[in-house]
Amino acid sequence: MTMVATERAVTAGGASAAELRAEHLTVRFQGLAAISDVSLQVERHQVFGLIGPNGAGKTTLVNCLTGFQRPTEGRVLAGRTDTAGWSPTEFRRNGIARTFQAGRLFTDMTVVENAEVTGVSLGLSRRAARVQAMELLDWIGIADKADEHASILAYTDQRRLGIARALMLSPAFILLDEPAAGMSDAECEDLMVLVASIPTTFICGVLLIEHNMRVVMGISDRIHVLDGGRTLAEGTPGEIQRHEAVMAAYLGLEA
Ligand SMILES: Nc1ncnc2c1ncn2[C@@H]1O[C@H](COP(=O)(O)OP(=O)(O)OP(=O)(O)O)[C@@H](O)[C@H]1O
Repeated sequence: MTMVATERAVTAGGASAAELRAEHLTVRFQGLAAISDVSLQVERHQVFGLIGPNGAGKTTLVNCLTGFQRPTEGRVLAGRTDTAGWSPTEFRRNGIARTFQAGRLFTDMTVVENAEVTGVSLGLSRRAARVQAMELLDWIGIADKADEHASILAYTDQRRLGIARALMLSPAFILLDEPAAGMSDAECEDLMVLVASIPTTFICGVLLIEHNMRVVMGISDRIHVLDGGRTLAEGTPGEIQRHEAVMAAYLGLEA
């Protein structure tokens, strides 16, 4: 896999930023702040956990970091480059990939075509895209379903395919919005072993939104906690677990 990852890094070209940074981001919807003055930095060798109760602003923040939402205030930097005005496609071309809570798959295509089409749209030949797509399906454990229609995939496999697709063309960062939602404990454990390996296998930083505290504490290098759109805390898993305000925000959620 290391050799394959290196080859991809060469083809990816633009995916070279060492960090993805949010600086003082605020997003208001009709005057209501979904996030307020949030700053964080994801590094390329890290799994960076983003947690917070429902409605805390996690998806809004990820939308800003991938071009799906323009911040009302603040800015997003890819390395030293200000991303102001970039479309989602420009984020993708510059090595910032994401998955969605709902799969957003092409249901009239096969599983492998779903991954392949991302590679082709970003400039790979069909053949090269097929090779990468198959490698990624194999890595994430659904290669045996490559020729099935995406529409008949189990929900949990749709989520796996979403990750494989986002990893096409070796992004520098991948933002995963609740990748294990709906999975059993065993499936979740298996997926998280893979997610934890992404920084070293693909030289790709991971921002992980995940509600399962055990998982997020287990694989994150750093964790940022949002509550009501504001930063409540940031630190190592150990620091977050000892943080009184964080534990108070979660009281009852993990019972
Ligand atoms: N397009 C929008 N228009 C208006 N309000 C929005 C919009 N998107 C999000 N919000 C509001 O912004 C706040 C933050 O929502 P967001 O989805 O970012 O939270 P979240 O932490 O991802 O929640 P969850 O864990 O439930 O997915 C919520 O109050 C939500 O209702």
